[in-house]
Amino acid sequence: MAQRVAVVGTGKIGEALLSGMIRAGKSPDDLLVTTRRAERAEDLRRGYGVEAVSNAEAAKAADILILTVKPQDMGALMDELAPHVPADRLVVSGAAGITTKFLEARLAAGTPVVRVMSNTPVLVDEGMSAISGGAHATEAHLERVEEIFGSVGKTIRVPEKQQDAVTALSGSGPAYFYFLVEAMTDAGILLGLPRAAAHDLIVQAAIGASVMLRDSGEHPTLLREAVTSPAGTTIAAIRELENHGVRAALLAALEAASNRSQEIAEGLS
Ligand SMILES: NC(=O)C1=CN([C@@H]2O[C@H](COP(=O)(O)OP(=O)(O)OC[C@H]3O[C@@H](n4cnc5c(N)ncnc54)[C@H](O)[C@@H]3O)[C@@H](O)[C@H]2O)C=CC1
Ligand SMILES: O=C(O)[C@@H]1CCC=N1
Repeated sequence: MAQRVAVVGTGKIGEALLSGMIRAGKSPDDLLVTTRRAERAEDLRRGYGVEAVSNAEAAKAADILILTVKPQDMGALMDELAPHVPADRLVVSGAAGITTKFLEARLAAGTPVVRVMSNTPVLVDEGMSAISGGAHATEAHLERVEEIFGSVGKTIRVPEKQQDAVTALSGSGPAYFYFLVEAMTDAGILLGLPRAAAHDLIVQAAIGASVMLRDSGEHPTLLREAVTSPAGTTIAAIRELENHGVRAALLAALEAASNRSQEIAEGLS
């Protein structure tokens, strides 16, 4: 029999995951959602044909609970949810900074917990989800989680101590690329291009570069060198990027994101 999956706290990531599971062929009858607001529940019911239930009902009815609330809401959610979760349920957390220990401490002894850091490209089946098992998660549990998140992109298993770094790289990663696109589109405006043209030019350059990174098997340095002609335009730009410390800024930025993920965990434990 198909396993019933509940998405608990269905916001942006929860909905992306829900839509991905349906695109991958999971029947809406095997999916449940929980929300804080009734209108949100109604939208999800109408949009996806899934049943919206209370957190307590989800805990009883679903085999797998995927928790996609903000880290700051996880304590309150667990107070409400945990008393209703039988120890044979698989509990999956998608929240930044929430450790498997945090959840295990609030659930019945022996409950399997898996921590996942995903990202918003799950909306277009190009997500990256890093998976770590808690103390009671078996190989079968990890495989089940890989199957769910594999339906909306790639998955990787990582030791849980690497999850803060993963959050900094792939969890927050799409935001850095959007930020670069915003900035480069403004550069196009500075150079006299219409905004729409600047946007299309830079987005297609990003897509082309991404596909080459993924499919060519070449190191990024070689791909960049292939664009960089002697005494040409690209090296003039690269010199400015180096002069402005962009490489150092990225090292510092991702370190800050990882530190913040750790702080969230410490603030909540
Ligand atoms: N947005 C992103 O790019 C990523 C987010 N994450 C993680 O995913 C989680 C969700 O993030 P978003 O989807 O961006 O947030 P969101 O705010 O869009 O979604 C969270 C949802 O949970 C609901 N909620 C909160 N407490 C609840 C409760 N007790 N019962 C039922 N529903 C409840 C809220 O009403 C909201 O709709 C966070 O923990 C975040 O760290 C992970 C990777 C990427
Ligand atoms: O900004 C955040 O905290 C979440 C976690 C990873 C991406 N967004």
